[in-house]
Amino acid sequence: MSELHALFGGTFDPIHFGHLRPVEALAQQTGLQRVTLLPNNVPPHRPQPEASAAQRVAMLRCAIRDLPLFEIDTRELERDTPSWTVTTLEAWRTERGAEQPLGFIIGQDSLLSLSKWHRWQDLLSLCHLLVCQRPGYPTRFDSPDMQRWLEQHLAQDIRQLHQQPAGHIWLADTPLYDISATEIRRRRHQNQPCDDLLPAAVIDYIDREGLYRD
Ligand SMILES: Nc1ncnc2c1ncn2[C@@H]1O[C@H](COP(=O)(O)OP(=O)(O)OP(=O)(O)O)[C@@H](O)[C@H]1O
Ligand SMILES: O=C(O)c1ccc[n+]([C@@H]2O[C@H](COP(=O)([O-])O)[C@@H](O)[C@H]2O)c1
Repeated sequence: MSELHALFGGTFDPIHFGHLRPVEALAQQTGLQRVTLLPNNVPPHRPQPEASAAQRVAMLRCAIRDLPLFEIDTRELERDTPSWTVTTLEAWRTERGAEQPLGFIIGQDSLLSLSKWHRWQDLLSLCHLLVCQRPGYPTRFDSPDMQRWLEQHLAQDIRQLHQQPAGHIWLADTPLYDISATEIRRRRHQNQPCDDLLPAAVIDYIDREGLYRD
């Protein structure tokens, strides 16, 4: 069986340390060698991004310049339909086969809203869900049905992520970063610094492009 690979989808408007650092810790814990950043084009369930798709990809490139763990896949930017994760995962499986162990990385906030995702019940037949902690979000579902579903699928052992292609949920013990892209955009619009929230190379790009200014 081939090596565990993971996709990390997001709007990344812009990418920040709350994306990068927990995922680096997750990779260390689970033995993940490669993470593919998957910027979305038409994000489901949220307003359109402020930066263009090309700008969001350029910011990803700046962010990962010195981080060999990461690569970028722009397939969701090539469709102008909503970026349903289940559709992207199906396309990935068509290309790479059903056997490769595949993770889809999300933060705790995304896990809690999973029951609103398009065909969410099909996700675990296509991937494992690798969940990073995020401060400010409960660790349990409100819904007893969702909590039961979570507990039924929790991986007992990291080896399950490597030995099976899909089907498990891994709640990673990742460092907490109280950072959101919303807060970065807000600070920029108010001319406040955000040096501690995202890589310097991304800030330089944002400055050059005049992004997130009124
Ligand atoms: N600080 C964080 N800690 C852990 N996970 C995070 C953090 N920020 C974002 N994520 C996760 O990264 C993925 C992509 O997030 P996204 O690009 O929407 O960033 P965001 O900061 O939440 O953006 P926004 O504030 O615009 O909603 C989601 O699965 C989200 O849960
Ligand atoms: O497929 C869905 O219905 C769905 C609903 C919400 C979010 N997602 C995906 O989850 C990832 C994080 O989304 P976001 O909006 O927090 O940036 C990104 O890859 C989205 O395309 C997917």
